Amino acid sequence: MDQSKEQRILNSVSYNAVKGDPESVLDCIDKYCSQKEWAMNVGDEKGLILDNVVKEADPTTALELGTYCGYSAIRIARLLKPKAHLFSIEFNPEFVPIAKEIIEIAGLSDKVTILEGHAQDIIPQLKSKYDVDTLDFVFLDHWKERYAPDTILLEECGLLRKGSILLADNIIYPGAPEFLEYIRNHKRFECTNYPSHLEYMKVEDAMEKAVYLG
Ligand SMILES: Nc1ncc2ncn(CCCCCNC(=O)c3cc(-c4ccc(F)cc4)cc(O)c3O)c2n1
Ligand SMILES: [Mg+2]
Repeated sequence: MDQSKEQRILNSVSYNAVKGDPESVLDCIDKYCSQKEWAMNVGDEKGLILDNVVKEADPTTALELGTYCGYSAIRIARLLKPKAHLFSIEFNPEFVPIAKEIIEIAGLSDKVTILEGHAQDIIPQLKSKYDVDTLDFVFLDHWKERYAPDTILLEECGLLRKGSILLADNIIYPGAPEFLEYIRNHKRFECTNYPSHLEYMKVEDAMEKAVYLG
């Protein structure tokens, strides 16, 4: 059976990246996806916005919704302080082993736990099953129509604290209109918009940061 695009991305990383060097893994994926096959990684331009928000949050416990090939998990985990940890949720069973392998090549397996399943099923288990207290940073990059309901779920599960920072990808393209409506009209969130471009394209996109006011 011929390989998937995600397997070809893993092959490229495995062959070209420097083992244990997250930057070289990121560069390899960005090169492959801008020159060979487009893929829905957050990419280098929006990746810089992600980097800056992660640095601002300096999270001890971080959550990512939508792992895909692990690109943004590597961007986040490479910036985490020694005892900090990233939980990343992915429901597609094909992507989980590929993301695990790419994160391993980056040398960040100790800092990232990939949880297989739907965010709405795993979020309610984070405290009891994964010993999470509250989340300092959340990156939303899964189904766009799940951004709002899963944000509500995070709040209902007591996973947000005063100052928790959420960052959402694809606000313009593919777009997350319900989320934008919800988060900007919810008085307990302070929002900031970061205009950018769709990964590897000249198409407009944006990220939205929302700080939970408690
Ligand atoms: N509930 C739950 N829980 C856990 C989960 N894990 C995965 N999923 C499902 C996630 C499915 C992929 C989500 N990401 C995107 O759809 C996405 C798309 C584009 C894009 C596409 C085509 C274009 F022409 C242009 C742009 C670009 C992006 O940057 C994107 O992030 C989950 N769902
Ligand atoms: Mg995205």
